[in-house]
Amino acid sequence: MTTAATPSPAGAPAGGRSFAIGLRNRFRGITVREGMLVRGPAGWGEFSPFAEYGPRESSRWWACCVEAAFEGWPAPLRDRVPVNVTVPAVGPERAHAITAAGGCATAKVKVAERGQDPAEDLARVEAVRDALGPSGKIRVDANGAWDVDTAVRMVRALDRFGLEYVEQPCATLDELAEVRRRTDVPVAADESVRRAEDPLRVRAAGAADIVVLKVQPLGGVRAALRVAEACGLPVVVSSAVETSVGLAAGVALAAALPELPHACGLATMQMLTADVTADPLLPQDGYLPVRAAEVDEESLRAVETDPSAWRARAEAARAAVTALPTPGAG
Ligand SMILES: O=C(O)CCC(=O)C1=CC=C[C@@H](O)[C@@H]1C(=O)O
Ligand SMILES: [Mg+2]
Repeated sequence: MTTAATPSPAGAPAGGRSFAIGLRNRFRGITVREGMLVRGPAGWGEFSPFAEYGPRESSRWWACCVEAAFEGWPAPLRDRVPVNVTVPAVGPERAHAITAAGGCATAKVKVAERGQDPAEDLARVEAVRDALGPSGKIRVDANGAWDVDTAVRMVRALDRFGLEYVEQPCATLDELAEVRRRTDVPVAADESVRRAEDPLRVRAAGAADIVVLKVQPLGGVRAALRVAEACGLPVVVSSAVETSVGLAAGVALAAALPELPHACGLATMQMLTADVTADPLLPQDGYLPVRAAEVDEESLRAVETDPSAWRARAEAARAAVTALPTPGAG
């Protein structure tokens, strides 16, 4: 546990404690979620960049962890945030069960999974509509996997079940803009928004109606608020499939945004097989409470790993923090 008393990233990696937690379903190609937790004067912070991220990209994730542990978050404007249930690229029966168990009025459904065919997407979304009922909202997320023609065809086909929006149907801004012109379903940008300057490019390119913001990749709650303000498009806050400690930072962002017109993708605790707190951030009646998460020693020990590799990653990320441009600037 770190005892540093100043809001500085210096020295914090030395006290970080790492974890590895299994996922209930394969997600984004991974079956285990790993990361590190840091305790500072303001509370616990999570540092969990995905394995492929190098020090420069991870430096924002580190800044988010430092904000949580050493600075704390801006005052919330609401005491709970609406969330969607997240449905991985599973078969229709499992999709139905996940949606029904989620207890949310909005579902986000993964589509365009490699190795699956369009009929599987249609069956999954149909099952989710059945489980949600007619008043529920369905968004689909293709993670940039479609080309423009496939996206237009699939969005029209899936819209038979009623879509709130399609998230990252294609990889590039030009492609997103074309899909947006050729369909009536709103487009959200997710992978196109990884750096602070990206939302402005998304908007300038006419590539999206909505931006998905994740608090760790953007460098923390304050940095993400500046990005949201500079961009001006409606925001959906999503998780990076963190423990309750990391999710609390996303909830803090959602709670501090002036407008929150859509449900957030923060109900992802159910995707993990364990948590590091005794009181996980799970939705109640489709909402997450706005609060921090306190690590429970016994829960953490059950999933704890040797921290040396994570401390080294954090140290490399910390060293790269100074190279960051100011979010929202320019
Ligand atoms: O938005 C949600 O419902 C949950 C978060 C989520 O889907 C994601 C989190 C992390 C990595 C991504 O592949 C994925 C996404 O694409 O939005
Ligand atoms: Mg996405």
